Amino acid sequence: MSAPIEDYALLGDLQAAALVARDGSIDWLCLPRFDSPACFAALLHDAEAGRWLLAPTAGGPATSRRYRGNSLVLESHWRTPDGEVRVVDYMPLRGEAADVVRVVEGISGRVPMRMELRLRLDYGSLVPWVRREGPDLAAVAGPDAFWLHTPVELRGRGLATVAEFTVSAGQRIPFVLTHHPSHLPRPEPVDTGKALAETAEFWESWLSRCRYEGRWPQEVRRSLLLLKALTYEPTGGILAAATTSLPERLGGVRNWDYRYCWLRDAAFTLQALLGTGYVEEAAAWREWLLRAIAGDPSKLRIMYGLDGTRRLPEHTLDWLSGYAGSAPVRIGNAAAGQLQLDVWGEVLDTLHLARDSGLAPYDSAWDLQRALLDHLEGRWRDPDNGLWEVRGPRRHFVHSKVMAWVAADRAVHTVRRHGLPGPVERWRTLRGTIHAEVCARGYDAGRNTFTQFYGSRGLDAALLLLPRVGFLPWHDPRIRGTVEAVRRELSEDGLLRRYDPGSDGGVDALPGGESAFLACTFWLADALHGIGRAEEAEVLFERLLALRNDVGLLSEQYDPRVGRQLGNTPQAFSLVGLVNTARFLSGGHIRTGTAPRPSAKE
Ligand SMILES: OC[C@H]1O[C@H](O[C@H]2O[C@H](CO)[C@@H](O)[C@H](O)[C@H]2O)[C@H](O)[C@@H](O)[C@@H]1O
Repeated sequence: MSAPIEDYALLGDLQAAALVARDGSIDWLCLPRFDSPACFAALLHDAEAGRWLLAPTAGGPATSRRYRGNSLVLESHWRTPDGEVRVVDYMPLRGEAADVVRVVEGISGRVPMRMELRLRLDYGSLVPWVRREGPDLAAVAGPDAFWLHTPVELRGRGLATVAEFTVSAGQRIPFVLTHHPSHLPRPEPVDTGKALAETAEFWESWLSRCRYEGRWPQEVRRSLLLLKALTYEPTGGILAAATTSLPERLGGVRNWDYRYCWLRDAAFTLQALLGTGYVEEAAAWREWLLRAIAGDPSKLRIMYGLDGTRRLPEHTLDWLSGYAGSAPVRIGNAAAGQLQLDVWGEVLDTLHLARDSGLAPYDSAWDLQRALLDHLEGRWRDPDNGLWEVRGPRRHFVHSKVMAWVAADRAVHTVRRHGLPGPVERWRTLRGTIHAEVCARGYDAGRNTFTQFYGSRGLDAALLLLPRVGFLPWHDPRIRGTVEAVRRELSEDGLLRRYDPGSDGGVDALPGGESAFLACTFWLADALHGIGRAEEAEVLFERLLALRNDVGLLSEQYDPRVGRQLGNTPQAFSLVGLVNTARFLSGGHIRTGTAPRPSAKE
């Protein structure tokens, strides 16, 4: 039986991430990178697909958990009939190798403990060769080698390594799992005391740069830390989420791999980071972007691998039964080959915001923006797959066209404000043409709402973004009408779905449904605030905050019928939504903390 998604806490070292359940089991870990094959995949099957349990023998969930201060050092605390014990879990920042450190700390009494390490490489399909080297355990399979280092006596049982021991008050018992390429010699074992101090200090110091001063400081800080943990430090790439194939509905087939860098999701993340003072991250992402999309702008992909890899072929892993039986489990993502026109607008908007937020100009960045806009100028009239990556026929999605308008608008603004060279009159005309077409073909006057695509009956939560990007002001009656219609037609128990998969004869060509989309529900709170319904916005925001798990994680979706988080976790989209709404409702600007909104009249 799978643990609820909200049972998981995240560990990370800016190159990989682990998910730890409340019962002390690490059920998800991919090494050496976020997108490597998992060595623990119990999350998507059962213990046989690999996991690492460290908990009181009595079992059961931790009595309480928390992250230490502003860090990703996790403390799980059990109160048992024999006494109290704490397990401290963290991943030290990457040195020579990747490590996961688990330290058992006795608080009171004498608590019997149990450890079970079940390494299964290649997503649960491969049992490594295991041997003892002195007191340590070595495991090898193909390119991967692991070491388990601990003072506790280890034994083999079945195809797992186990230990049974007792921890007394004041005792500290470390377990260190180290991964390294199997052709290289064993790295030096990590010094757990020093690594703990350095890891905690790194996260604290990163967070000390946060400039958010609004009403929800703890919630915003924790979300920012989790967003930072989704950054692949060696390249500056930003992931959409740390997992693959957590289902959008229990038992459903809408299970996708999110361990890649979507330009859209990264742009949203950057907007949240820029708005809270993190300009350096924008610089690193700009470098990543310039490398990833270097070459012909017509070859822009909507997502890339962590290092800019273009092809992410989608496969199913048929030996895994899926989270709570939700199959298939997929790796790779076929959406990588789609046309999603909004991505041009999101990239250009983010580079524009970065410049306005004080990021030092960079000539080739402006050359790139011009080339992207030139290409978009010739393509914006094409139908596309839209920001929701529908797998049905391409359509003229209103949000995609509006983001093409954004691309032209930001280019005009940049020339005016920063004096950069460009055919500003041509871009102004382009902007006006797109605006007029969207208002004529994407707006249904009879229902007083913009529509999902030209001529559609369906609506789309992404329409809530129109006033945010400056396409029309909040007070425009068409915007008020759209906010009301979207809320009325797409709400599920007060939370918002992205769209109705059944409308217009099935827009996404996928079977089954999905749950409420958390990012869209944050957009609804913003929209209510924007149209002057501040109290309703705040009630909705507080409800969303209450959906976070005990350590602040939010996945992609939430099913109010079963009261559970669903979809990949932690998801950048949702965390970005939280940060931006907290800023907006605290009186900040919805787009950045620093830049004035460009005016459509410029
Ligand atoms: O709805 C079908 C699509 O679902 C996934 O896409 C969603 O996640 C992306 C990453 O967060 C996000 O950028 C996109 O807007 C979402 O719709 C999946 O990745 C797609 O393959 C799938 O077609």
